[in-house]
Amino acid sequence: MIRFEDRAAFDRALDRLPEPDGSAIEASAARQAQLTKPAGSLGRLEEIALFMAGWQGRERPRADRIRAAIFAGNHGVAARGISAFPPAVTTQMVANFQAGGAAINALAASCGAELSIVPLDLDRPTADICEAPAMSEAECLDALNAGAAAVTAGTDLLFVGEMGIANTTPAAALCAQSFGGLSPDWIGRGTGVDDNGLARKADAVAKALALHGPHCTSAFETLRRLGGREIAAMAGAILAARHLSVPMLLDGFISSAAIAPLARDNPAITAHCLAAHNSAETGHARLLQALRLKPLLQLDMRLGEGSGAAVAAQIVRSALAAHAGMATFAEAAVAGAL
Ligand SMILES: O=C(O)c1ccc[n+]([C@@H]2O[C@H](COP(=O)([O-])O)[C@@H](O)[C@H]2O)c1
Ligand SMILES: Cc1cc2nc[nH]c2cc1C
Repeated sequence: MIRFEDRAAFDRALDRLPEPDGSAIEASAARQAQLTKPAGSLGRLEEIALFMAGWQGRERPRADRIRAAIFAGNHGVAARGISAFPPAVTTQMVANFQAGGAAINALAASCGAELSIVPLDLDRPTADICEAPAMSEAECLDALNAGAAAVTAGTDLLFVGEMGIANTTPAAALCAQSFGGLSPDWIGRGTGVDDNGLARKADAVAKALALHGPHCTSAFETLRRLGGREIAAMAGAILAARHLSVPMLLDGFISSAAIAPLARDNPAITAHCLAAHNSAETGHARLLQALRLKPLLQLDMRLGEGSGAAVAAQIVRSALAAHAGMATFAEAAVAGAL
């Protein structure tokens, strides 16, 4: 298991990112070239198979052990009237996840993912990012380590998701801080906030950036000041997964925003990640471009909680089923290309 002892250990882990297994990719590509189909005809399914081969270190990658971790946190900035729902919904939805009644329960079961729910200090919201850093150094480290602890070596595919009323606001602040652009570029309606709520959100992001921007000199500090516990936990899980060579699916706007500060410091952080979908939340398309990720799906989803990743996991399963199960030209006695 990966654990970040202190902020410097996190910085080091981000600085020294392992690469995929090149020989497994080569072997997998050689097999792919022999399968009974015109070269390239399975499109992105072929890329996915090689991506999975590299991170799993196997010619025929598997999707037998899919794990999902959903992190939940509460946000001080919610008091500014920036969400269509009250903050109590975070805890209520965690109970719903635990009882099996949420979308992610149904979708994780459907793709064969083992689901873990990780509530993070829900009775203690982060500080309002317009007034103070969201978390202390110790709180941020705890959240990063809660994320890292959710990653198990040998997992074939991992996805992370989140639940946190108001978290599209810190997510927008993380994007603007990491990649620039005006705050309206990154601000959307989240759970369905009205025009007045949207204006309050733009104001909150602008205030947070003015207060913290000059101090955001590292990924850790940016997460600590502008993020939230569930956001830092996703960042910790993504970095830990990289060090355990576990391939990942990113879900929506908030889970993608969690690695924005990491990508600013080391753009290679996204190499073990597939973007599951392009969320309907404003800013997600721009964010995926900045992360240099091409979403697998565009379904106008904007739920969060890992839902888009669970649907995309079915695509990964299909890619691997074709790659592992198809006959070669020689096996099937089919003539190859002229
Ligand atoms: O995943 C997304 O792209 C997404 C887009 C909009 C909203 N959400 C979810 O809605 C909540 C945040 O929305 P809000 O309006 O409260 O900031 C949080 O629980 C997220 O899981 C998620
Ligand atoms: C009901 C509800 C479910 C959610 N799941 C993720 N974010 C959410 C936000 C709300 C409001």
